[in-house]
Amino acid sequence: MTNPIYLALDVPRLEDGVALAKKVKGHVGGIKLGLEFFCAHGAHGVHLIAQVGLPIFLDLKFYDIPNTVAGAMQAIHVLEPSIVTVHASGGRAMLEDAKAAAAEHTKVVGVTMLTSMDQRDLERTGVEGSAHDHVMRLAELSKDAGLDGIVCSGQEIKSVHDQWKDGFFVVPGLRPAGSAVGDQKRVVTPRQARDHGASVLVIGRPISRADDPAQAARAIEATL
Ligand SMILES: O=c1ccn([C@@H]2O[C@H](COP(=O)(O)O)[C@@H](O)[C@H]2O)c(=O)[nH]1
Repeated sequence: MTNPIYLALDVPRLEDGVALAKKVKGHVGGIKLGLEFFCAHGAHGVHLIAQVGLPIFLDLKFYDIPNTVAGAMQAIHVLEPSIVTVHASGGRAMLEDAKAAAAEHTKVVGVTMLTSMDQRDLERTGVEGSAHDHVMRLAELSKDAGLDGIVCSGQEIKSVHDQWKDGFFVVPGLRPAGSAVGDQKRVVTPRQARDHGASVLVIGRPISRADDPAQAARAIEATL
């Protein structure tokens, strides 16, 4: 079995990011670089992390008009990401154009509802109905638009997987039993997410803030 864990490398200093990626190499399946990393270190930083030799997941959560998103997607071909995120709520045309503009080997996944949000947060954005139904709607839209899969929490993954058998599902908001939840609200354990159909398990602080990140990654993998 390939290691499904992608380490979220949310660290401000590039040297620390490279050191951390080297430490966990061999204990995770890939590295996820998000907004914090990309805004601070750009394409140069991505190239440096890629040199460590793990697949790169660019979690840039594109959300704009179709033409702009397609241009951004083309601009990152050179970074050769294995996975890229777009916001599923950007609409069908945006999702279709994002997928059409992506490199052939890059999986494009739609972010449905951030794992840091709960039902009340969703209501405050003006969306009626349950978080579950909202995620299911955006999963269907992503599938119809030709995306490879979605990002959702472990609380919805089973229903999504039941409806989209060959989809590619990225699950963040994961916490090993007993670890600090922080700003995440819809949380499950890595094992629960895996059992319910997650393809990729995104894990950040429980590994990056551990005294021994490689050991923390190994311990999580052992639970899967
Ligand atoms: O809904 C989402 C989408 C993306 N993320 C990202 O995943 C990691 C999670 O980090 P932890 O430290 O394990 O909480 C982080 O980079 C987020 O930007 C998410 O959490 N939820």
